[in-house]
Amino acid sequence: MPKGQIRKALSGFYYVQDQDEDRYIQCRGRGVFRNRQISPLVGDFVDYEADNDLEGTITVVHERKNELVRPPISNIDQAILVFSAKQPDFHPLLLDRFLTAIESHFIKPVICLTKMDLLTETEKEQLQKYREDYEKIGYEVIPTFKGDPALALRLLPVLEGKTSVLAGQSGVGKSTLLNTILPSLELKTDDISRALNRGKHTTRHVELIEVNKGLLADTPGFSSFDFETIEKEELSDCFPEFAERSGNCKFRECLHLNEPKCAIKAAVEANEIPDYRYKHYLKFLEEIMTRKPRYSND
Ligand SMILES: Nc1nc2c(ncn2[C@@H]2O[C@H](COP(=O)(O)OP(=O)(O)OP(=O)(O)O)[C@@H](O)[C@H]2O)c(=O)[nH]1
Ligand SMILES: [Zn+2]
Repeated sequence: MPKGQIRKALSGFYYVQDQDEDRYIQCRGRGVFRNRQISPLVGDFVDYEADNDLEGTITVVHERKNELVRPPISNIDQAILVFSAKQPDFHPLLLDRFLTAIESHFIKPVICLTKMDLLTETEKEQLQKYREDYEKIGYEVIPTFKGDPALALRLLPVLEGKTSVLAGQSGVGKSTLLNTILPSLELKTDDISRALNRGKHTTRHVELIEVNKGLLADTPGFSSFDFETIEKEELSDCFPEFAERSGNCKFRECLHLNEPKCAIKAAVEANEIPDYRYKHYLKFLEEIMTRKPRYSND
């Protein structure tokens, strides 16, 4: 049975890139998927039956590593999280929200700080402090600006061989960032217009486009979200510097609130964990603990 990956979904068809051969097949999902409520997603690794060189039917959807609702895509390795230094101002609380949501899907975040050209020297120093904090946690931080000649050099190796999605608020410079590295991306012209336009006037669809031996989703994700799928016990796993220390808390189920001998609170007091990261953790924990219960049909 030939194998491949769904790269595009449009009007009930799935476009499968064969794993071994250079062929791109338009497939229908098998009727049985509808009955079992399995909906194939862009990013899925599948088995398919080819009717001919152009058309076929998906027969098996292989287990997903992860999946996103927005954009509807599976098996994502990393999210390039775009935040502007200014206009809109850098917003650590929002950054931590994005990071938490991304981490909860087992996706690796990479932080891009755009519009660095708009900062005064003093503001640059303030932002540098944040940059150091996030780098200390283990995140890669890439500061950049419109037309930055060094961006491609930094970003292309990050994209190489990975499946990535761009994320970030409106107006932070996601299109500009792609534009800056476009010549190096060697995208096909229609891919370019799609990646930059995001089909505001055309039918919305999601597509994975080939970039530097990797794949990039042409629709940005995570633009708004909540913590609907995170349980309170899981939250500290979304903060890597908490996760690596929580084994030292006295209680295994420690939520790092008021429990005695909490390794996280000790690290905050010793300035090993920035105060604001702990505050944001507490804020998210509160949101999770006070959210309305979800009702499901099963
Ligand atoms: N000064 C400066 N302006 C920038 C930079 N990057 C983007 N801009 C400007 O910021 C505005 C928004 O940039 P976009 O690239 O459209 O932002 P986006 O994230 O794609 O926005 P959406 O399409 O709404 O999601 C535009 O006017 C850009 O020219 C930068 O590095 N420096
Ligand atoms: Zn604790």
